[in-house]
Amino acid sequence: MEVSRNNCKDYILQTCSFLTVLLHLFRYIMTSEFTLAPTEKFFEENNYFGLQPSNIVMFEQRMIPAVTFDGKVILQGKGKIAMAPDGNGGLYQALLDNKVLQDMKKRGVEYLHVYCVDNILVKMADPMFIGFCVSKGADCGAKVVEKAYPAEPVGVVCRVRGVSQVVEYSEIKPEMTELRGPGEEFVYSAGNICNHFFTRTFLQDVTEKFMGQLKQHVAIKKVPFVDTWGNQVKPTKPNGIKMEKFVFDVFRFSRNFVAFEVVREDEFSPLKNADGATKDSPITARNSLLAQHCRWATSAGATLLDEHDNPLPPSARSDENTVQPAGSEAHVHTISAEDSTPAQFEISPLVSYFGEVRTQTQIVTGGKSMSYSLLLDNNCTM
Ligand SMILES: CC(=O)N[C@H]1[C@@H](OP(=O)(O)OP(=O)(O)OC[C@H]2O[C@@H](n3ccc(=O)[nH]c3=O)[C@H](O)[C@@H]2O)O[C@H](CO)[C@@H](O)[C@@H]1O
Repeated sequence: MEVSRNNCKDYILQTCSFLTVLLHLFRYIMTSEFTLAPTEKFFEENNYFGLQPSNIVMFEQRMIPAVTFDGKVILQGKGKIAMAPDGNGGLYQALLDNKVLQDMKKRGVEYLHVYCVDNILVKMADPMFIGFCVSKGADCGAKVVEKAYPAEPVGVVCRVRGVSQVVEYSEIKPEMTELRGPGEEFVYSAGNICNHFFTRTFLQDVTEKFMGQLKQHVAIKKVPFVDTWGNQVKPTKPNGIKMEKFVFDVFRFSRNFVAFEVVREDEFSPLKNADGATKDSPITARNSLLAQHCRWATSAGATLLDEHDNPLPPSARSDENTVQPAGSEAHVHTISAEDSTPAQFEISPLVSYFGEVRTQTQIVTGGKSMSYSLLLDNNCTM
């Protein structure tokens, strides 16, 4: 396993043309029985976000019954068993069921960036990550961030008896998460952000040879059910078990696995909770994106102004400004709902991929002062 720290400034990238490439990439979206129709509708209503509908393939993963803690089926309604999707590792069965790998082969797709939808900062088809994996001859790769604190609910990428894999946060012993090295850094610090690289041939191998070896994991869930009087009940506490497969459980079959460390503020702000929670909520996700775009603008030379035309302090990255002992809780900054809202400044993904400045945009941002409430779109209007 090779770990590298990604530093974008070390690379020169033709991002203008990459933005055009992005528009033409093929997108495969795994949904479930619950989410296929709404996802299709959302894309249709939004004119496929300017993408070619024929370049988007949506397919369903399988559903499996949820059971009570003592193994009995749960009724979701009269004569209807409660079913749930089979985990994100259901991907491999779904690729087979829906002949997706054949479709990829027909279209000439050789490399895949697979990510989970609940991270607003995901860098789709990141050319650095894909390029790193391809240049290392990897068949399988994972992006990681430094873990923020021992109990953070992220899996850790590590080697177990020499085999690269992810040990999920629900399955690692708390004392293992606390282990520290000589510099006080966490021993198991490579946090999985559900951003994976696969070659198509590796996925072909997985579906042909290894599917039967994928582990089942127990997920404890709140499963809606119908009570003995026929009333629908939405439990407030977990009441059932679901067996799930995990997408990263195929890492162990890789012949050449690589990990690629990235900066949390640039790439990871998960959405796991509803508004009202202190972290990983819609508010924190939105703030992470706005803060990132403020950093991009200020590093391109812009000054952001508040509603009274006073310059806003630069939205610097905490890891650039604060010196904290490695491994301490404050060392890695996560945006919390209590943090002040950054300037309402957003740059359209049609303008910039990761903060690089297109010539036209530079005219707008370079040395200019801009209102704090602004969307910089692909017409570069203010
Ligand atoms: C198994 C897995 O990958 N765990 C990772 C997941 O944990 P976490 O517990 O957050 O995983 P979730 O159950 O939320 O699933 C992650 C993603 O998988 C997708 N999904 C889930 C279940 C399913 O049946 N089908 C499906 O497609 C969801 O859309 C979601 O985007 O994200 C964390 C980072 O945020 C990682 O550190 C964890 O290692």
